Amino acid sequence: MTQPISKTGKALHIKELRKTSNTSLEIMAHEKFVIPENFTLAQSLQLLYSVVRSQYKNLATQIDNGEGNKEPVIYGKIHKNLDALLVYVNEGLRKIERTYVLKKGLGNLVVDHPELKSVIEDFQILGQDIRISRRQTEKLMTEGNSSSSLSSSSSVLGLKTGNSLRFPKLWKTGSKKDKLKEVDEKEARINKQADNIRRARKLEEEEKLEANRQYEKELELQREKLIELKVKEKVEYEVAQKLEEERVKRDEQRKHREQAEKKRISTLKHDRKTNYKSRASLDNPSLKSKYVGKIDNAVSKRRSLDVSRIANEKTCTPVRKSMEATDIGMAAQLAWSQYQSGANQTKMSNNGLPTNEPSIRYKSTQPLKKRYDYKKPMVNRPIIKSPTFNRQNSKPSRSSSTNAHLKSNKANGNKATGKNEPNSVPTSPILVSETATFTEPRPRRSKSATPDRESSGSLSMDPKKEDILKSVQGVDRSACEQILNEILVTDEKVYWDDIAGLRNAKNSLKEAVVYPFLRPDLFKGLREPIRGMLLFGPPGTGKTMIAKAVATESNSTFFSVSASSLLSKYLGESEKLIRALFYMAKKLSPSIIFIDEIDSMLTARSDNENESSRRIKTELLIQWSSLSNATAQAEDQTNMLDSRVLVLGATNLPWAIDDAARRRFSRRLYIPLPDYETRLYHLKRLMAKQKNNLEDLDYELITKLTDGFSGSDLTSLAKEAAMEPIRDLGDKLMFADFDKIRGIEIKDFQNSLVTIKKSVSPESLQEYEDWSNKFGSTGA
Ligand SMILES: Nc1ncnc2c1ncn2[C@@H]1O[C@H](COP(=O)(O)OP(=O)(O)OP(=O)(O)O)[C@@H](O)[C@H]1O
Repeated sequence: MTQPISKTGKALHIKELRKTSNTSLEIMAHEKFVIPENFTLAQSLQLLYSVVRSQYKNLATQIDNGEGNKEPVIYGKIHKNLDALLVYVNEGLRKIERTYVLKKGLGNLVVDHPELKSVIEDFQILGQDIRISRRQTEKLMTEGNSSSSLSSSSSVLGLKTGNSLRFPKLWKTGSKKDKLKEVDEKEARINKQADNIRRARKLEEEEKLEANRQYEKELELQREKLIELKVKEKVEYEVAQKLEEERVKRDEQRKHREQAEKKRISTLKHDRKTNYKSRASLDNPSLKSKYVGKIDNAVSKRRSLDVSRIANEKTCTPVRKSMEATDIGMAAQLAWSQYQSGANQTKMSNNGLPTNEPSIRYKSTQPLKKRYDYKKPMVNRPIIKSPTFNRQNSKPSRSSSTNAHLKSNKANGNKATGKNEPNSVPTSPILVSETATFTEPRPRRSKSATPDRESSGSLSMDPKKEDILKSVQGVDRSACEQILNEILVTDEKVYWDDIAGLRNAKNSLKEAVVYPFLRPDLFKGLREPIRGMLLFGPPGTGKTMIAKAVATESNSTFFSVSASSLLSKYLGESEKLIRALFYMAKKLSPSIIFIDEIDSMLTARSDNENESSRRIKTELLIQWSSLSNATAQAEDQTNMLDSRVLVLGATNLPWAIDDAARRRFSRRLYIPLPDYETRLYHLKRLMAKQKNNLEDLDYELITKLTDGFSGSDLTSLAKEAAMEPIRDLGDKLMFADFDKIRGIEIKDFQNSLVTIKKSVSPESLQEYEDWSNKFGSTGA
């Protein structure tokens, strides 16, 4: 391979060649194309093309710049240089043909080397450009000279100069001087080819541009789609997030609703309980005013509950389901009061005057709500009445009339309890008649219950009592009179709520006494009320209290007897009294015979027992049995009502009771020591009306410290603690202002715990437990 050679014969590098191309055009005419060493065919062609193209561009610029100048000499030079450029190309191509041994020549190069097609086409286009420029210079020279020397195309081409350049086939055009026409035709053909190439290239470029545009368009579309997708995704994500937030919100709302609903239900339950408690406390003047407001609310709530109960009766709503013994108790009491008011109306016959028949007179109580369809039973009961005793005062109406009315009742009730005002004492829960005349208060019940001769005397003044006594048959009349004086008359009313704990015992008594006495029509046959109930347990646990509560709550005639009141030193007297007791109980039924310390009357019979006590026991058992017989024989309702008598016994020594007596107590309820909750409740009740600085924690501490204490032990402890603030005053006590006495504190209880101890030993407790397991059931 030869190096490009400069004018001086030195080899030139490509850069230099490029430099050369910018130098004088005349130099170009003498130079020859040199193929650099190691150049490939394509590289050599590229090099030649770039050199020629650069030279041509210079010349073309000179033509453009010289236009308008019309200097024929300049155009002649340019024309000459263009010719030299053609010769240079021609020579260069021939050299390449030789160097790379292209036997078929450059014309067929594309066939063997299709990759070189583009370069070949470049040469063809460049050749055409040079030729066009040559013609242009010829034309310009003619215009400038007007000489004929340039008229022939051969002279224009400069071929006349003997410059016999031999072009390869491609460049042959214009190489024959004498065949100008042919040359022109050939040139035209070649030009046509070049035009085709140009068009093809243009087309190709346009296609490429179009393809590019399409490609970019597609790219744009894809980009847009991508953006759209991303936006969609974002929107979907946001929507999902919102949905999730809403779901969480809904969940929270649902939870809140559920909690509110639970709260509402528990409030309703609580209100209902309060309602019942309040109703019960209506009878207690001292508590009445405290609960009046609550009662009204509770009553109205209760009524709304009842409406829902009635509406859902068939589906048995939770209201109905959750009816407890308290509910039934209330219903029973209600029925009783309705029955009583009905009785009153019956007694006020057509002319509005009271009849001569023994009548039942109660203040007509407005029923809270008629919940049971109860038919008034026919009752023919002898009545005892104190003219000064006003039942309206002692037992206020349960109707929700007015608070003022309740308050006035309470005031009256309080007054009535004053010991100095015997005439206004609201005495017995038993029924009274309007015609009774005695002015003395009813004899008060005491545990000793010795007959009050004075009252007995005054009772004898009562014509109704006279009537009762006159109608007495088969029993001793004076014994009956004595028994009448044993009727429980107590101004100390005890209500179920006053008794801490002992739920079972309360419910059992309601079941055994209260409901059967108030709804005898329901308690028949197998449901026949029991005839005997025994309350047993350690002392001071509330047995007597329960009996008192029964007396207060049951509207029954209450006989409270003890061994001492029945046992007489006179022979046969005791038996008479027992017979009279049961006789009167039946006559004034429904009634309860409460025998405290019953073990002393019904100890197990033995051979060495004295005769009189044996006979007393036997009489008692016989009379007791007669109660069941009376019920069994009761053919009509009147008889059945008259047989509603319960013997309620209380004892600390259940094991001492005779077997036969034990059998007659169908229910034997163990009244145990109070548990933690009961003690806490009891303490709080005791402290409720006392000025104190005790907090919940203090109550809990005291309750823990009093494990094993009975109810009465606790009461004693509280009393002792209550004394401490008074003791602190010392001699100042006489002048101390009541309001300035300090409240009871925890230290007072701690001090009293030193002196007040539990009264029941663990060993005796065990005995009760054992006996209860054997014969009883727990009342706690
Ligand atoms: N469960 C209780 N709730 C409230 N107070 C109670 C309770 N148990 C006992 N007490 C208190 O103890 C005192 C004595 O109660 P109560 O006379 O009823 O006991 P008891 O079991 O009958 O005793 P005893 O067997 O010695 O006759 C009551 O006046 C009362 O203050």
